[in-house]
Amino acid sequence: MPHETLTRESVASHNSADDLWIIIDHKVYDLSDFVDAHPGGSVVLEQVAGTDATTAFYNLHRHEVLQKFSDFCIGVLEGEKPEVVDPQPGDLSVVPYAEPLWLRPQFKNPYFKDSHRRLQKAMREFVDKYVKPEAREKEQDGTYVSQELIDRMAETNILAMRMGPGKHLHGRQLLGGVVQGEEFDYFHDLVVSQEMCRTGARGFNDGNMSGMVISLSAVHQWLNDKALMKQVSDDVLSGKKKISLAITEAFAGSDVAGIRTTAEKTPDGKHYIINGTKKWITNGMFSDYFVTGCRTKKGFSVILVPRSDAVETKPIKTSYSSAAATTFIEFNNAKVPVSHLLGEEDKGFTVIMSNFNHERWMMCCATIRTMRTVTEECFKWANQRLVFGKRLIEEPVIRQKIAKMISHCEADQAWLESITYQMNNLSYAQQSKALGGPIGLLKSFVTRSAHEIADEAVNIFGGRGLTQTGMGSIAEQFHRTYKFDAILGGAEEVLADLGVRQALKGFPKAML
Ligand code: HEM
Repeated sequence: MPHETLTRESVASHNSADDLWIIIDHKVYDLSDFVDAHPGGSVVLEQVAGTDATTAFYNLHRHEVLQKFSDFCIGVLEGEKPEVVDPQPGDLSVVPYAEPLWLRPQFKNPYFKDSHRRLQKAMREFVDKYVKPEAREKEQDGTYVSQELIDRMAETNILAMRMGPGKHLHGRQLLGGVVQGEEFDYFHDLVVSQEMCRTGARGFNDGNMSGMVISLSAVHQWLNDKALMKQVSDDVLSGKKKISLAITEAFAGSDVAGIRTTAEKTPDGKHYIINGTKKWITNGMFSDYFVTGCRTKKGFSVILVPRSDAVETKPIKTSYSSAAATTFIEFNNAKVPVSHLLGEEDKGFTVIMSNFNHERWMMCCATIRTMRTVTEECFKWANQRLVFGKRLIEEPVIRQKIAKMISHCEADQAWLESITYQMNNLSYAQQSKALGGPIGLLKSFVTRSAHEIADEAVNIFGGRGLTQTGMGSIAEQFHRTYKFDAILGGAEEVLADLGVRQALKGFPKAML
């Protein structure tokens, strides 16, 4: 932190490679010991030694670089005050359109109440303090979410909240009591999803227990052995055990009917013997349980398979970080008691389908929020980047691009909130019947928006949009990874088709 009051004259005399001070935003930085370590080289620093380098700095660096190297700051200038906004953990962004409408102070919203706002604030602080730093690190080195972070999410009941509203939240203190488990609704769920994904680390986000989110819900609802259900739920929500959903195979992705993993009953009828492979299983590398789709005698069934010597897991390299723990699994005569069956034998489609609405809706929450972060990055960059002697935003073509990006974010968020309202007010049975189509259409539209936004973002950032570190890193990552949202949880075209096919079921018989 600044501890001296200095003058521009005194700074000017520190202008050599050995004794190098610069001014950034009315503060003085002593870079003498950093010159040789500077990733942009020593020459550029020597060129600005002793001067005000604010414009040069912000033309090339994210503000967080300055926060990271704040120890170099030795003082402030006499009679001057810093002007650049210095965001702190938990802060809302002040950049226009960087927050959804309900979080902007000048607007009203019919859906969000005080408890949603309290939860949003607490979640943002938690994510900024504990999730973001780890996420950025793991995204780079490809290692898995730490047990320390999992324990923290378990203690605060974030793990339990991520499963959405339900009995599993009753009686729990959520993030120190900002919301009661009994009042937790789908708008709280939306808040948790949209805050969790603000890490700028797409692979890590999936690595951070997303396997649990899409599989434990099926265990809660469908595992017939209630004592086993409670034990698995307690173990997972307390962070002791990990779980993932193992449906897709090399043989079958969205076409669940084509899967080849088999579950055959032993002659005494007490066990299933499971054989086959699974591909693209998120979190599989560190999972203790696999909610596994299998072919049984007359159809498709879902069975909870614990890790054992008969279950082998290998990492799959994908275009996002290995931190997601994307896995190839082989079941080689894995023996599981029949009490591990979810729902009825041969009627596993009901189990899987009932899970899909929430999973797809959650993916929409995260994609829309990430699109907004990318739009914010572009808006900030266009506003500060100088080209041909003026700011990028002064070019009408750039403003057109930003307008398009903002419009996608606002439209998609409004549609999402409207669907969330339906989820809050329809019974589970009504939701299953009526919302599959609309959520499918929403997800397929959202990932088309993501496609547009990724495309524009890279063009706005230019070479930086192709570079994994520095100013354009968020845009680069989004462009590299947005397709995960278009494929995972149901491919874009399949979901669009589902939306229309479901609508056709309600089509009037009369010719119109
Ligand atoms: C407190 C002062 C500074 C710190 C802590 C700092 C730190 C960094 C860091 C960490 C990077 C790597 C890129 C990134 O991750 O964003 C970088 C790149 C760079 N820096 Fe600095 N820097 C400082 C001041 C300056 C100044 C004043 C200039 C120019 C006059 C400059 C020119 C550059 C250049 C040209 C690059 C390469 C940018 C690119 O590849 O796009 N730096 N700096």
